[in-house]
Amino acid sequence: MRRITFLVYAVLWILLISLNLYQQVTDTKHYAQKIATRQAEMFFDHIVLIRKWNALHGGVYVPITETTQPNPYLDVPQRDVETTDGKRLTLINPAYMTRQLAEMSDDSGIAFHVTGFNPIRPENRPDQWESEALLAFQQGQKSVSSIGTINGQSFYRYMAPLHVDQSCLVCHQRQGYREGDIRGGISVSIPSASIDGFVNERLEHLTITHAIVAFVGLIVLLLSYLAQARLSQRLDKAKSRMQLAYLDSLTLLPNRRYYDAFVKREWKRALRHKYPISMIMIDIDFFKLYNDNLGHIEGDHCLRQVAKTLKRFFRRPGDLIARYGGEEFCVVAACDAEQIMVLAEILRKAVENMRLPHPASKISEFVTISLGVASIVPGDDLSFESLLHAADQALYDAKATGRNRVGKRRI
Ligand SMILES: Nc1nc2c(ncn2[C@@H]2O[C@H](COP(=O)(O)OP(=O)(O)OP(=O)(O)O)[C@@H](O)[C@H]2O)c(=O)[nH]1
Repeated sequence: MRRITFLVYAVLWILLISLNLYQQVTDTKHYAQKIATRQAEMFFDHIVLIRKWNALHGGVYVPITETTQPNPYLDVPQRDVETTDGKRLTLINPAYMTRQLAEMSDDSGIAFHVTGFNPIRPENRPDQWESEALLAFQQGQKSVSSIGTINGQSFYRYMAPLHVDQSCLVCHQRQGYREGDIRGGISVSIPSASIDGFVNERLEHLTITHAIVAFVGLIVLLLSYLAQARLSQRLDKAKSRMQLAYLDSLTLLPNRRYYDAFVKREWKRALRHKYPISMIMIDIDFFKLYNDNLGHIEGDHCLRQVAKTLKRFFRRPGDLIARYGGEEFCVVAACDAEQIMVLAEILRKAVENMRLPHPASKISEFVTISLGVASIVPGDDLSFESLLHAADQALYDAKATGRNRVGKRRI
């Protein structure tokens, strides 16, 4: 893994963890709101249930006390009665009962408020949020919930409508209501602080676990980066040792040692499958004169250029070009006599076409090569040396007959 790859992975990892944390935080806040809404819903249902019970009995009589005075807004006969033993009682209708419950529930932190568009009691007038909720009910919405502020304090707010039933009409018929109408609603407000404590605890927990996971992931990534860096360092060393052992340092062609091992292997394979194996010996013409004329450094450069040109023609795994020694190159190829002749001619032309000046050459202005070609189908009575010897002889022929040509010998 390269350093830049490691950095990209590290950044991706941090991004992934951050994304997950963000998702979890959002989910937690969303669920907190859902739980608060559910709690408010249950609270609302309880109040409605108690109101129904009250309405079912046409209200209930309770003793008149300092805190429970007769309801001035309840205009019904026998609102106040006296028992036979002189105790004074007053009728508590659902609205009055709800108001008393609302005053009592303040202590628990959860507040609720009975309200409507046109309340008999001024205290029941809706606030801004409740007015909007009432409008929403009129447009068919079943309930409204959100986070809101009351006197600067944050609350989870919930509100659902109250529908007019028979018992409501006792007091509200004179306001023009009919059974089934939306008369108003009850809003329930739960202080955010009562739930935020749990939420913050969970968020803290999430942040810590994500930080630990991110840290551990980074350490694992770093360790694997270091391990891989050490491994590739070792591989590089092994590779350069291999290269030193099998590559010629001047031309970067396989060297004589590699050539020997390759030839043994290919000879055996050709023997097994009975296919031909061919060889070309290549020698630069008048190279001594080249060196003498242009200097040894230029001679080295010429060797590298010729090697580079020849190398281009050897891509197949069964073929090899190696530096045989000095200014000699050797080709081994899995092909027959005809094919190798064609290849040898291509190589000769390729070097000639380099048009590398050779001022001391006696046959051309440019560097040229002579080539000796031989081909054989291996048999048990034949050896590789016989192929090598024939190629050598063919090279000798090429030199003797004028250079810059391909010589050929039969075995
Ligand atoms: N610059 C350089 N010269 C080398 C290297 N290896 C061998 N030589 C030279 O190659 C020359 C080979 O010369 P000869 O074998 O006499 O043959 P030639 O001059 O090429 O003549 P012909 O082969 O007959 O065309 C020698 O002068 C070697 O010193 C090398 O690695 N670098």
